[in-house]
Amino acid sequence: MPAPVPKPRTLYDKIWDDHIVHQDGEGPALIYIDRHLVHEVTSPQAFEGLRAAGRPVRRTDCTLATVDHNIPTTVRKNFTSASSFIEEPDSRAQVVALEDNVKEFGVTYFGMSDRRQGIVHIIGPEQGFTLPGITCVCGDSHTSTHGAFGSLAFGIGTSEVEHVLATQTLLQKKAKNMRITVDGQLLEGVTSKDVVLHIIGIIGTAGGTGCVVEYAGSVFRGFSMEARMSVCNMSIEAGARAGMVAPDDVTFEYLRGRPLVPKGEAWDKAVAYWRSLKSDDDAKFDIEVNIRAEDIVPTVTWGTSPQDVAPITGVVPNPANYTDSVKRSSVERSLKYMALVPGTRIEDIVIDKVFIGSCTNSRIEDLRSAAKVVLAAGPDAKVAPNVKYAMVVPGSGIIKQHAEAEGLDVIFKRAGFDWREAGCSMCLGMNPDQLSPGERCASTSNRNFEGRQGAGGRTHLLSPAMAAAAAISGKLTDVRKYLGVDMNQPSSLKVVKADEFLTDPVLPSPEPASTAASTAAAIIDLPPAETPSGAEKFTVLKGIAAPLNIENVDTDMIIPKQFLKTLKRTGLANALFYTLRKDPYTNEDTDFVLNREPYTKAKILVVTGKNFGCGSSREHAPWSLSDFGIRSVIAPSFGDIFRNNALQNGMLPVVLPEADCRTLAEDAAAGLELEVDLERQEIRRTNENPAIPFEADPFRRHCLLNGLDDIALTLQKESAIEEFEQRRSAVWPWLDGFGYQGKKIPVAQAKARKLEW
Ligand SMILES: CC(C)[C@H](C(=O)O)[C@@H](O)C(=O)O
Ligand code: SF4
Repeated sequence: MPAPVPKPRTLYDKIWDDHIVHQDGEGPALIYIDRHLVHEVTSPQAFEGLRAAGRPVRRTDCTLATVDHNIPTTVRKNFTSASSFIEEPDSRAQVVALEDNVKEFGVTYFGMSDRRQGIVHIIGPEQGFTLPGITCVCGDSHTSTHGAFGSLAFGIGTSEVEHVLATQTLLQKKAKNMRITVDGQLLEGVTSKDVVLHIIGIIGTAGGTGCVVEYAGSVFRGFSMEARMSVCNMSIEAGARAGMVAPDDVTFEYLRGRPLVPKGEAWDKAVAYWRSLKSDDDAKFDIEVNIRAEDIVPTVTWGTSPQDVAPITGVVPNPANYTDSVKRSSVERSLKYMALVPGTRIEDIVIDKVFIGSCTNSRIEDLRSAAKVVLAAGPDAKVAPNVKYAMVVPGSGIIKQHAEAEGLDVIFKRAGFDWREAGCSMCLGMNPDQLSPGERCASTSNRNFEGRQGAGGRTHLLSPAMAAAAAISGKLTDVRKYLGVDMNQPSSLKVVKADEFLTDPVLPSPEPASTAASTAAAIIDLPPAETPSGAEKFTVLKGIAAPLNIENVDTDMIIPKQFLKTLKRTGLANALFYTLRKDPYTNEDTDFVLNREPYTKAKILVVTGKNFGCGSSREHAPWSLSDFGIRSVIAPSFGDIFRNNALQNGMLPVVLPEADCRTLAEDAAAGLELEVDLERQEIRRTNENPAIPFEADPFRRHCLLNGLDDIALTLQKESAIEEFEQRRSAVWPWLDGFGYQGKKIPVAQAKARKLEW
């Protein structure tokens, strides 16, 4: 018999296949995790879980921790300890908790006095911790950044952080393959940030839901590693689980010689393997998007979702041009929040603050490109008088040092920018760097959600070069004017209406699961119901349902940053939808649905807009819903990480077609109760109308009905994990963690150990 012809595979397929530890039938796969990055916000409850169960961190050699979100970015000259330096008590408690945890569990840590400290997604690549072909996770949605190296990198919630710390694996369902190809020649003055904003404008914030995106085409090939990282970073803003670029010589040159990359013979072996990591020529992608490089101009956002983009040459869109009512009301809502009038030229939007930083744009090339614009504006160029404050926050201590060696800090300071220490800073303002209500900011970060940079603050996303141009001119400005670009080149100055960019996503929505629950047990080896359980069971839920007519409800909206500073999973009921329930200017209760009777007692949320729970990986979102009393959310679609996090907490996200959501929302608006029955997979209505059936993933349904806990299930596969680890050490020896001295660091089993990196 002829040997079976191997199926052509995508890059994602190859990495996925190489990491399967165990899989039963069509159920989720247990995949091995090569690299785990940890920060202070999403880890305290995970370490607490380990401590309570008496479990060690399985692979301290593959785990790296730092502090970034909470820390002040003020001068650290007098720094002696985090506990004396950080003034805000909750931020201090979270940083100190991480410091205690890494000591107790023996995890390598870059603290505030270490120049290697920085934003978690900056330091992984900088140290060579991130490598091609690996699986990489972090309790942070922008873990997608690391996909720039040709790795499968994605954000997870705190329960999954605990799962990885304990088992070095995750239970995952394979995503779809999507390829975004950008071919052609970028116009002068157009950067990787413009490219990714343009992509999100086209496919929408839900365009990549359920997918891993591979970026292909001459534009990404021609990009540096830093530019590729900026693109992959924002994959999550397009709804994708992960984004990746196949590794090539650019990748290998970037990695060569970094502290944690393999050396000598191991390097050669690794590069030979890495060269095989590309999609086969005839590999099939579920979704393909093709974009012409020449169509992209410097791009900014005007609204409160990263898909609300416009070319800098454009105007603010008019809601009246939208026929779809949910879409129209979301544009109206955005414009009201952003205090913008339809038809206003984007270049006429005056700003109050500028933020250059974040895991999207705080690398050395970003700082150079911003400094170049400042220099190009003339030797005496200064931040415009109407700009109250402009700050530059390097992504890591090493980048800061590098920039200072090049004199970039002097350029910025001379022009009136503040030059800060590394951290997340005003990207989300968990530290004191925040906008005040009503302030408008030109920001190189990745999210323009309501209240993201401070309650009532207004964010316009753009590239570092565009941010520098905005700082100097005091309003959003076409950077090409400073760069001496010939504005007569084709399409440079063409006025494009933002509406042209506001197409509905061009992609088909993810297909609903086709497997009926009744047949599930036959094809999936489901765990027995008597498996140790730790989670709350979900069978039938009856109660008041609250209607919510908003699309793209992001997790910043569900629970804003100030409530992420907790060390617990509970006490978050009042934090739920805080900025919608409290007026940011007066702090009075608003008339938001959950403030009104009978919805203060809601157990179910019915959302008519798609993409509920998009954005950040904060598990605090389901925790706060659950604390409020809501254990099921019904919506046309969900952000991937939110859906996982909800399931990890015994909650049920139900996907229904938009029309059904609208019907149920009408019942909810009439104050009628609903009954969500997971066993029968239907939603019963308390009027005379028929029940509405829904699909549920068979494995997850089984776990919810029986209150099964993922970690307990995975620990039953200990021998499969051990076998995988042995094979991994033999085939990919460079994946076992090596220290700075080139020593192999032994795997921590029962006892925590101190590492000497
Ligand atoms: C704190 C963390 C959970 C969050 C994320 O997952 O993205 C943060 O980094 C953000 O950018 O909102
Ligand atoms: S998006 Fe902002 S807050 Fe989140 S990790 Fe990146 S810099 Fe930090």
